[in-house]
Amino acid sequence: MSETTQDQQEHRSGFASFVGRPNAGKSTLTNALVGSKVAITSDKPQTTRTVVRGIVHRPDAQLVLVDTPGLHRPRTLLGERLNDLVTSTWAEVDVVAVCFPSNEKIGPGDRFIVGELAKVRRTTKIAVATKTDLASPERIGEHLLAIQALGQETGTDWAEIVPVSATAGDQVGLLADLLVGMLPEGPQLYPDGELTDSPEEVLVAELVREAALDGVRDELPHSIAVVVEEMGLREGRSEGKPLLDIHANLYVERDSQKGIMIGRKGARLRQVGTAARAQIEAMLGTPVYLDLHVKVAKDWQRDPRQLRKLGF
Ligand SMILES: Nc1nc2c(ncn2[C@@H]2O[C@H](COP(=O)(O)OP(=O)(O)OP(=O)(O)O)[C@@H](O)[C@H]2O)c(=O)[nH]1
Repeated sequence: MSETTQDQQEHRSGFASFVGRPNAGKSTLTNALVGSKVAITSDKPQTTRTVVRGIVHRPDAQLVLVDTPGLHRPRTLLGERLNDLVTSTWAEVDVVAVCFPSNEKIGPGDRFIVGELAKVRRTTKIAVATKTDLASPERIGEHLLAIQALGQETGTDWAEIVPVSATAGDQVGLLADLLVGMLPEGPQLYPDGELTDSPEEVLVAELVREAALDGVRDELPHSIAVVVEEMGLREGRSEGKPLLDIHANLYVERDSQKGIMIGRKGARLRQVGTAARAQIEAMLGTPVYLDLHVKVAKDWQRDPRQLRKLGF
């Protein structure tokens, strides 16, 4: 990468998501990219469906890794909703990297994921052949060809196909460079040194935003952002009857939008709250008290400071 005196302008920032079937090596790769100092794990291990983030800080870029929950063939309504959550995450990130373990053949699970991903048109897609230390060069060669063929079969245009070993540290730096190159120019999104934020809060905010999006039109959808201000189990409840208190702000850009969001005598906001609460309860498995407020953050989409505050 060339030296530049205009650091500010050359700085890139954005989001990437690793996907792949269970055991494909996504978490290990996230850890390898973020650096050995942090183990990126959910702070509540029983909630395996959470979005986990790691943040790669570099002088030239900030790369936020969003680890989406697994995509499965939906068998239940909750399964479908989770899948919707996965695909909506894919549509919002800059890059999706599909991980294919080099020591295993590509199977129906991989085909399903790539087929679904192909429907998300805008997002850049790359393929990562993981765990190359476990496969012979011949096998890796075959694997790369199979990945390419899968791309053609599903109409997926791989921007790159990269072999890596996260445990051996092989090609991890190259992968970081490639991912950074796919991000748009933009300011630092998180303070230096911040490596993760709480996955549950991100997920909860996303569910509230989805509920708020339901039925809104025109430019309003892009103007909605949600921040969970506080989240915690209510004190003094008996063990079998937990209640999770969640205080969230729903930001819009203009006063007129605030009116639409709240609705007549607060009817719309109540609907949003009820729908979001049901989703959050299904997701986290705990009864929830959701306290939702609508606030105006003038033109937040154009204001980097606001963007950061709103978690972008
Ligand atoms: N030898 C080797 N093992 C690896 C590598 N990357 C991951 N593994 C191992 O593969 C297993 C699965 O890795 P994870 O990173 O947990 O995979 P994952 O895709 O996050 O798995 P899920 O959370 O189940 O979706 C673990 O035992 C890792 O230690 C690698 O580059 N080389």
